[in-house]
Parts: sequence; structure tokens; C-alpha cells
Amino acid sequence: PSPKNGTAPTPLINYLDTQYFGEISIGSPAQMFNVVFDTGSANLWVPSHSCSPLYTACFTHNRYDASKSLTHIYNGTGFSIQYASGNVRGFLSEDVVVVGGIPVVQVFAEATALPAIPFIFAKFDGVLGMGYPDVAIDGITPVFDRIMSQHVLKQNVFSVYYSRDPTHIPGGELVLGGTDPNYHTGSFHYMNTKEKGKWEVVMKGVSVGADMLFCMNGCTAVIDTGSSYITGPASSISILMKTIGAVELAEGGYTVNCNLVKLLPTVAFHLGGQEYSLTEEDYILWQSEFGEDICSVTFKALDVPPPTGPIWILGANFIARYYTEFDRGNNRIGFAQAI
Ligand SMILES: COCCCC[C@@](O)(c1ccccc1-c1ccccc1)[C@@H]1CCCN(C(=O)[C@H]2C[C@@H](N)[C@@H](O)C2)C1
Repeated sequence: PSPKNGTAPTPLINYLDTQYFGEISIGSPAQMFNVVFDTGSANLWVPSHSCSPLYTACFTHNRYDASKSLTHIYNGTGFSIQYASGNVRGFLSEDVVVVGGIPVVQVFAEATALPAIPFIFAKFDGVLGMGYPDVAIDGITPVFDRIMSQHVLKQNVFSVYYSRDPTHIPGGELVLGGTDPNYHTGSFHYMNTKEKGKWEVVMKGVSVGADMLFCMNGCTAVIDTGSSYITGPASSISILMKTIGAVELAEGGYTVNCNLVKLLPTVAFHLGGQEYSLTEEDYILWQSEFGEDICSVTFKALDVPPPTGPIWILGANFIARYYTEFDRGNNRIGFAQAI
């Protein structure tokens, strides 16, 4: 069924402002899966029915059963994908995948080795990479490329809305083929991707309050729908934390005194001639644990070695503030104020 007016929306679930995911189906009859739509990777995988019982994370999630699908095509090639948290291993299969009501015949991976950390904490089953074909493992054509080649979309773009309030229903929305005016206001500002083939742009600086403190000579910003937070080079993050008076916790996170949160400065990212500022509301995760309030700072240190790094990764808490359009037709990214 061709999508209505050339766009195909998928509602997303927001789990605690840290995990955003939506439903797809694989196989005939349809087997349903919740996946993270991840611009930082370009492969689709879901847990496999042939995942060994040793992997607890497989058994707490939906698993694809090839023997139950009339449209399954055997492949069997080995697969392994590396994330910052470790790797996921399995084998390739092919079947009908439906995203936003659009069916494609897709090569994807059945995960048979799913590390308990972090996947026992995942509220979703798998990952659907929305990155460019250049970053796809085993040269597999990504889902969005398969959809574009069907010429059912009004524009070769997709847009992401992430809600900032976990009680807001829906928790977010992915639109294939366009944007959703219900979730953004004002005009879009565009910037070209730094190099064709990655959802990353040149960033001209990062300011804290009125002072530009980081990335003064330019650096790379990765716009990553599959990251929960914002990451920056460890040296910059430690200066940023000192500047806002945050203290480091044992396991590497930072917290601030909840009474001082309203005094915290804005942090602004200079992208494409615009300043995209986040206030403390956008970068403090206010949690009440055992009756006391913990205000953790959602900036994390991550050092990526050159030539790729140094990079800043702008994840969910940035996208929740700035509605993002990923434009494959023009190799550019657009931001507008999210509603
Ligand atoms: C907005 O929704 C975010 C989903 C949560 C992502 C994540 O927080 C997560 C939490 C719990 C369980 C599993 C995973 C998770 C792990 C791997 C892939 C996808 C999700 C990831 C934790 C590790 C670091 N990180 C990435 O490297 C991510 C970076 C991204 N580009 C991916 O490729 C891997 C984010």
C-alpha cells in the first residue's frame, strides 16, 4: 500500500527519555518487533529464534522465527556489528520487512549472540540502522535505501520527533518521506553533511553561557538518533562539568545539586550559522530515588580517536529540543524548534 501523500509515519515509544523505539514487522504472517531507528548505524537486526538459551537478553525479547515465515529466504552468512557497548553476532536472513506500512524485501541479521549488558536493559528488541549504505556491514543495502528505490516517498528524507516528557503519547514519531508540522514550529535551518555517507556536520563551536569554550577551531558533530545523550571529548566534558559545578559519581556519571539546577547556564552548539542552545531542562535528568532527588547531567565523555574524532555526538536530548530532518536527497540535515 503506497503511503498516504507520500509520507509514512511510525509512532515511537519514549522509555524514560533514554530509549526511543517503534514497531516494525518481519515475515508473513507478520512477526512484530520494537526497534531503535538509529542514524548512527545502517544495519537491521533482531533477536533470533535460534539464539542459544545462554543469552538471557534473547529470551526477554521478541525473536524472529524463520520457520514460521512463508516469505523467508535463507542466507546464512555470518554477521557481527560493533557498538560502543560491545558487539552483536548472528547470521543473515532475508524476508519482507514493513516500516510505516511500506513493505520491502530486506537482508537483515538474526542475532544469536546478544550480550546481557546492555541488552537486558533494552525495552526494544533490535536496531534498524538509518545510516548511509557506506556504513552498512557486509555491504547490505539499508532499509531506507530499499524504500527510496520504490519511489513511493514524496521526498527522499526522514524526520524524527522525540518527546521530552515520558508521559506524552506518542513518545515520538518517525516520518518517512517528509516532516510532521504537528511537532515543529518555525522554519528549518539546513546544513550539509560533512562528508557524503554519514549523518554528521561541521560544528563551529560549543558555548557555555556567553563563553565559547570548546571546538573553537571546528570539530565534527554526529546527529545520532540511536544515542540517548550528548557526548563530547573527555577533556571538554570535564571542563564543562567543572564550569557547571557538577561532581563525578563512581560509575562515571555526573550530578549537580538539584537546588542549583535553575542557575545552570545554557549550552549552545554552533551549527550551520545557528546557535542551538540547551537549557538545564534539556540536559539535566531529574530522578527521584528512594525519596531523594538525583539531578544527573546528560553529557557523557567519549573520546573517538582521529581521523574520525574528536567528535561530539548529539543524541536524543538534543533531538527532543530540535526536530530533525535527515535529507538523503540533498545530503543535508535540517533542524527546527520541536513542539
Ligand atoms: C534513543 O534511543 C537510544 C537507544 C538506547 C541506546 C543505548 O543507550 C542502549 C541502552 C540500553 C540497551 C541497549 C542500548 C543499545 C546498544 C547498542 C545498540 C543500540 C542500543 C546504547 C548504550 C551503549 C552506547 N550506545 C551506543 O553505542 C549506540 C549509539 C547508536 N548510534 C547505536 O549505534 C548504538 C547507546
